[in-house]
Amino acid sequence: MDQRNRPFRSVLYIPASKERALDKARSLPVDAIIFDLEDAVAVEEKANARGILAEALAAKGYGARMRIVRINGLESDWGRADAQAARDMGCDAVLLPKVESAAQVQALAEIVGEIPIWAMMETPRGMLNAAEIAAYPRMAGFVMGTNDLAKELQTRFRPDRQPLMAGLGLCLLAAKAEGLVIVDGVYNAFKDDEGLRAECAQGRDMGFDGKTLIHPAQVEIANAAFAPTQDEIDLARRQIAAFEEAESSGKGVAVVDGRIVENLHVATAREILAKADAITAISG
Ligand SMILES: CC(C)(COP(=O)(O)OP(=O)(O)OC[C@H]1O[C@@H](n2cnc3c(N)ncnc32)[C@H](O)[C@@H]1OP(=O)(O)O)[C@@H](O)C(=O)NCCC(=O)NCCSC(=O)C[C@H](O)C(=O)O
Ligand SMILES: [Mg+2]
Repeated sequence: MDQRNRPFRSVLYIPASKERALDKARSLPVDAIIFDLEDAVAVEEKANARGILAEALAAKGYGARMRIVRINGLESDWGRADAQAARDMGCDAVLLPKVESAAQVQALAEIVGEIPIWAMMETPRGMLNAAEIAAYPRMAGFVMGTNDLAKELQTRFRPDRQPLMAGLGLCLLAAKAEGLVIVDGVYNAFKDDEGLRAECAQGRDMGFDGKTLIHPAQVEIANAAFAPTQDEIDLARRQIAAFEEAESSGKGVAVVDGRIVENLHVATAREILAKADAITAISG
């Protein structure tokens, strides 16, 4: 499926070493999966995890869910072997952690060939170089690594995420400028539904396409938060109809619910309807 026609509401990390979780994901209503060879896999399990993941992907069963493999950094003991293995696994994208420059992405591109590349954005230098990383021709998506970013910035956790806002904003600007997908960081307290709901709402308001998740219990909340609501769908339809009627009488502006509707609002309305259709398609 073309990435532009996919929803990315829920993007679930699965440690590649956990066979039970790899199997469970085949039945979870997630839009994308990040099969993790990096931080979720213990050092002594790294090589084994690669084999387990290759077998799980060969066995198929992930349906329309986008399959993204997160490798270890290329400078690590495992990164190059991970990249070579990912190239042959039948995944939809390879995710490089702690990206700080376009040159690092180029080094990965030389190993994985035509497979689309995604970048973990999670260091101060990565934030500062977000524009050049996003502009790399093979770059397809950004994933915010808010745990690593908080560590590097030495911030304290705040529910409003104020200390992370500069970095999140820089990455959003860079991703949107290049038409990339961008998904928000994880919410660590996976039993705190209210906290997750609030952080998803904030991420949706900021313009993220979805949220990365660490536990199946988080999926439903993210799917709801990043999908257009029925009110948004109804409004989009009414805006398009009103604008088309205005245009047919030679006007460039319509009014719906006391607000103006111009070309740009119609473009947004069409995007909302396209996203709703994409969600219906993947759910079916
Ligand atoms: C957080 C967990 C360690 C909790 O695991 P566990 O105690 O086993 O949870 P449950 O008993 O509640 O699990 C219930 C069932 O769900 C399956 N499960 C659990 N997690 C997942 C998952 N992520 N994907 C698929 N399935 C999952 C269990 O197998 C149980 O199944 P069953 O027995 O059949 O009922 C655990 O959830 C976990 O390991 N989560 C992933 C952690 C992870 O990937 N971390 C790394 C990514 S976060 C990160 O690095 C972000 C970034 O880089 C940054 O810097 O911010
Ligand atoms: Mg990280």
